[in-house]
Order: sequence, then structure tokens, then C-alpha cells
Amino acid sequence: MSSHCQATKALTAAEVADYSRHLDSWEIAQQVDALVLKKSYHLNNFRVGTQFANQITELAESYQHHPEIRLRWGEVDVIWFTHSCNGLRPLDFKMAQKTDDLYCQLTQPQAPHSKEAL
Ligand SMILES: C[C@H](O)[C@H](O)[C@H]1CNC2=NC(N)=NC(=O)C2=N1
Repeated sequence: MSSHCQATKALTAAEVADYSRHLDSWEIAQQVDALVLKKSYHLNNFRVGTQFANQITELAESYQHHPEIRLRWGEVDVIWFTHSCNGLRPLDFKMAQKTDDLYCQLTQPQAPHSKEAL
């Protein structure tokens, strides 16, 4: 166990259940011996899937917290967990929400009241 890990323990199963109530459609999955947050996103083609993966990369770099990403035509799977604790931390839930926000920005049309639409 690293010193960072001792300072920041993984959430308990009960805490994970509580945090996950605020997320939309993220699965809590067991991966080897750790709980992880997992979601599959649908994209129209490989290029936009790659764009999404690149945006997640920028997000990950800005927080120095990095997910697993699986990219294939029409789909991007994202898995968040904290390696150093081999489990979930509040930051993983924050990153999951931010990933959803990126997906919405990328796939949903501009708000009708934006300047461009006037
Ligand atoms: C030093 C650096 O911040 C750490 O190695 C970070 C990098 N990105 C990370 N990402 C994730 N998901 N878990 C970590 O424990 C982790 N550690």
C-alpha cells in the first residue's frame, strides 16, 4: 500500500451506493478485486468517438486522474477507478459526471437561444 493510498482509502460499498444515486446510467462493476464505474456511450461514427476519447484525455490530464477507454465504431466504453487505492474515490464520481457533460456537449445540438441561432 502506498502512502497516498493510506491517506485516501477507497469508499465502502455503502458509500459507493450513496454516491452512485447522483449518476445517470453508470454501472458499478467488479473488475478483478476492485469496484469500478463503467459506462458505454454511443457515437455516430469512429471519428466522433475518437474526438470524445481525446476530450476525455484532456479532462484526465487536467485532473491527473486517468480512466480506461475502449474505442470502437459507434461506441466508447469508459471505466473510472483509483489505481492507487484499487477502488472508488469521490473523484471517480466527479470524473464520471464530467464525462457525461462532455458527451452532452459533443452530441447535443446548440441551445436554441445561443448567439449563432439568432
Ligand atoms: C502521480 C499521479 O498523479 C498518479 O500516478 C495518478 C495518475 N492517474 C491516476 N488515475 C487513476 N485513475 N488513479 C490513480 O491512482 C492515478 N494516479
